[in-house]
Amino acid sequence: MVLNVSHLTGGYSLIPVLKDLSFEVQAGELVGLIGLNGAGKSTTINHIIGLLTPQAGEIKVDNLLLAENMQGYRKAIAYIPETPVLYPELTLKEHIEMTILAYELDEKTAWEKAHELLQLFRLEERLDWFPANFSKGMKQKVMIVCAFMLDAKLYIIDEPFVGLDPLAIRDLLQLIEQKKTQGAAILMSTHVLSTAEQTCDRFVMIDQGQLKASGTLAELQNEYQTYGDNLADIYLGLTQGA
Ligand SMILES: Nc1ncnc2c1ncn2[C@@H]1O[C@H](COP(=O)(O)OP(=O)(O)OP(=O)(O)O)[C@@H](O)[C@H]1O
Repeated sequence: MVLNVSHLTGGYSLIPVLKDLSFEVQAGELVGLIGLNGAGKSTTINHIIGLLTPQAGEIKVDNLLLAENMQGYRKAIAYIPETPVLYPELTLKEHIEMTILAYELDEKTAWEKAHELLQLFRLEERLDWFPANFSKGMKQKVMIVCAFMLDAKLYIIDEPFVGLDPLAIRDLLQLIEQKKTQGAAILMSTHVLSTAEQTCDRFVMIDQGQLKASGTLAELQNEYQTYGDNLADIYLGLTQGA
């Protein structure tokens, strides 16, 4: 098990946003984290990446607890946020160098991977550019390059499909597939349920901070056939009692 969220209760203050949330992501698996606005997806992710501390329950990544092995836990995770977070004073090249330093990567191997990714996302000629000169999608691509240079055990990708062009979406999905084949676990939060339905192996559906359902599309279709066949109908049925 690469990610194990167990009875997680937590949020931003003493009033919990997440209530007794449990789910897992295994090696080689892409799991879609599905929920309406405000359901608690980002809060869940913020707990997993260690920005928030659980009020109850625990989170293990690669069998490590953040409190017991902060460095090991953090190094096991590659995170691509919904809104790109780049340093305005660093060039693209310096962002890559910083990733190499932070994750203690072998410089030669890491740069080889970086060049492949930069080429894929057509950023090869922009190594000396600063974030201020990048479009939103280009900033997202920089985050993708820095994350996919790593050999992380767990990839957390927050809403990747908004802001990327169709070519970049296709390339990202191929990268995800490669990482899965190499044994990485991937948790992806998205509202684009048609793409999630086609690409994810399993789904974790949350509503008001609680787990509503989880399983493969076939399992969900089987269990909630009264709501419909596709992921969107099932989710809406589950949350609104259609
Ligand atoms: N920084 C914060 N401080 C206090 N409450 C917050 C904060 N961020 C989010 N919340 C609350 O936590 C709840 C869950 O929000 P969260 O951002 O996790 O939802 P989400 O599922 O990611 O939504 P969206 O699809 O809109 O991104 C909401 O009620 C929200 O108001």
